[in-house]
Amino acid sequence: MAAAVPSGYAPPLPTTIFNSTPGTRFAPFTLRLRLRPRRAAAVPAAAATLREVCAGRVPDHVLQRAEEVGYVVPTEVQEQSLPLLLSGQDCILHAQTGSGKTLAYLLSVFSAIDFGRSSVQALVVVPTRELGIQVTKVARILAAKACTVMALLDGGMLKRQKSWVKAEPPAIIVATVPSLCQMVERRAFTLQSVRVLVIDEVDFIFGSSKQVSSLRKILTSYSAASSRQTIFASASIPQHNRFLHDCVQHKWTKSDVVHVHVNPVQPMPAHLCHKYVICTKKERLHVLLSLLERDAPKSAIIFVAEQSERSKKAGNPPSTAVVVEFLRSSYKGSLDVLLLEEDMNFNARAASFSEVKGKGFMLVSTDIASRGFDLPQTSHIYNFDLPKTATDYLHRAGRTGREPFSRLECGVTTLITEDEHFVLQRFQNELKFYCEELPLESMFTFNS
Ligand SMILES: Nc1ncnc2c1ncn2[C@@H]1O[C@H](COP(=O)(O)OP(=O)(O)OP(=O)(O)O)[C@@H](O)[C@H]1O
Repeated sequence: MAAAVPSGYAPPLPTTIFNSTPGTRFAPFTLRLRLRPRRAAAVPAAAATLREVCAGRVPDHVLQRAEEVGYVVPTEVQEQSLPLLLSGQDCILHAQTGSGKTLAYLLSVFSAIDFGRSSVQALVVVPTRELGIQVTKVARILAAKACTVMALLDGGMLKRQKSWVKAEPPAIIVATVPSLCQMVERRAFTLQSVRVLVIDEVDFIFGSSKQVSSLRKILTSYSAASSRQTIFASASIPQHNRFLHDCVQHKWTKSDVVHVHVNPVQPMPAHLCHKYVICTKKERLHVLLSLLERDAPKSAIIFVAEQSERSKKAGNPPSTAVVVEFLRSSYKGSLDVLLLEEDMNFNARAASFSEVKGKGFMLVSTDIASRGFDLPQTSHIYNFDLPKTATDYLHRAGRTGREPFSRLECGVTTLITEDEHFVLQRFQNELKFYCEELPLESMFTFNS
């Protein structure tokens, strides 16, 4: 990720707001952090409403739209971060999947822009086209035509996008890194007047070797940290203390950047129910089918590993295609079996993505669907292949149980070989969740 902090470097210490869990002892490095008692429930009895938290900062018409779509009471991360965000403070929003970070940063965007000006005033950078579509949708709902929100996402036509920018200059742009850089380098617009810069899923973008140098340009060359508010968001920011220092050292943010860390000791949402089945690779498809029959999910995402270069060269079909084909011929339930993966062309990706909206689906996907996807009807996640890291497990699992105030149990089931068991145990230790074994014998009673 970012460069090491040289010894002797002593930036003003950024603040961490740290919401602790009662009874937990903290490691020494956290001692300098300001601890705040955790509230007993996500919504305290006398919680302020979103309107009260945002009063005088966010335009009334935006708050009205927020209420109309059901955003009335702030979630925990919104409650903690909005007073800081709305005062213009640079922030790192670090909170569980599905905790409502998007609305928190969008309200900050709406509090900062001048609706009468026709220049790019806010920029939200996202890692995938699909997440961009979602964020654009929420921003457009809140804007209600009071300003233009433009999506510059991979797969768009550069020429067409350039003429749109001219015809209707956007106040807010939601963009993927390559599309944004292409437009800026071709001088379709400048980012000098950006007042708020948001980088969503920041650890993912920094972790991508293809995107990191462009991201650094967005942070330092296209506009200056001193003249804008910078907001980073993610459910996982590995080595966050180091990241905080890098933010200051590399001038990605101002020196008083604040780290808002909600539920630091429990990164995994508590209402997810984790299970695993040990089986051989050959048994996996049939075990998956049995699980689908017994769980009868409302909607599900089945995560499958990306095909390796070696397997591509050997001419093997990707595992995603194998799983889709198997389910289309064997699954007798009512859900549509859909496919989403990086290698699909953008039209096919768009078709799959629009089909998962609104009705029951069974989406077979690579990790492309693991970041930011907000499909609240997803009741079950299946890891057909074990994720590579605990962070990947966290983000995949976080695609379910996304209704902030619902405590309904949602399921995450992982299929592993005997040899992979210790890896799953490592994830459990790191993310502090319990995973129950489903005996293989119990799987096949449905198929006999
Ligand atoms: N105050 C609120 N009241 C009710 N629902 C909310 C509120 N804030 C957000 N939501 C809903 O909660 C869901 C999750 O929000 P969001 O997508 O912002 O989560 P996130 O923190 O960005 O998650 P991830 O880290 O997985 O991207 C969305 O469906 C959103 O509409």
